[in-house]
Amino acid sequence: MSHLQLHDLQLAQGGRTVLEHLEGTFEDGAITALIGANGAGKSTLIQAIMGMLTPIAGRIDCDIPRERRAWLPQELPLDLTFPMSVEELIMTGTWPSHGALKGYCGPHYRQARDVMSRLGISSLAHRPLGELSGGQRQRALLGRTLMQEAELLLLDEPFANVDRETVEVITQVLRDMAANGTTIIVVLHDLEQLARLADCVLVLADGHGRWSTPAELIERQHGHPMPQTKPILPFAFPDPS
Ligand SMILES: Nc1ncnc2c1ncn2[C@@H]1O[C@H](COP(=O)(O)OP(=O)(O)OP(=O)(O)O)[C@@H](O)[C@H]1O
Repeated sequence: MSHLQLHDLQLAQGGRTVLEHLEGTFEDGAITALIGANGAGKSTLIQAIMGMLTPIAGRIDCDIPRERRAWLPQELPLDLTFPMSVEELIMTGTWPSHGALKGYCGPHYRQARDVMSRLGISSLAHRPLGELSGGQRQRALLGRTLMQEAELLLLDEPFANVDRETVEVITQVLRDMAANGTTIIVVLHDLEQLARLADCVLVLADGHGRWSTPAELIERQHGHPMPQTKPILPFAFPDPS
């Protein structure tokens, strides 16, 4: 089953076509890695899927309501001088469906406690965001999407500048979300993380998209089935044929 499909999609930025003839089905509960060189159009596609950019041709079929779509950009969407605690940030995940002004009730606080426990940040509940490490902040931001009960989650380089333990925690949480049916699309550059996390891969290159699998990607990259070291995708490949 799929709640998200691309049909002959063409997207432009500033009047210039960035991607065209993009086709594909994002299976429910699958984690798709989105890869491509700088400027290949990864953010452009994410913006379109989030409904922030209108296609110039083709269409995106997505029957997941806006309030269940979450985006974790790489640039921190937060003013760290704003006096907000981890718990308060996580509670804002209720805003898209519950509204920002209604206040919270008991079940919201219980859910937030569960979310923080899953992410290993319970002891940070009352810590101001400005006092968190990069990894702690990333866990809190992911906690907000759990609170939102996102059915579609897009993440841009969630493992950039985070510690090893946070990588493990985020990987497990994303796997659990996928197992519960969430459609996950994640921009990745690290081949080892891609191999551990992704079920399929959408490669953007030269204005086109090509579907692949982690195994195929690794084989093409190395000429053998599994990576021996921790390679970073150089994006000299693959050709989109
Ligand atoms: N607001 C904009 N106006 C004009 N051109 C834009 C705009 N945003 C992006 N572009 C151009 O669109 C193309 C795709 O950009 P996009 O940000 O989608 O790439 P990306 O794959 O996400 O790159 P990166 O890995 O560097 O984040 C690039 O050539 C970029 O210069």
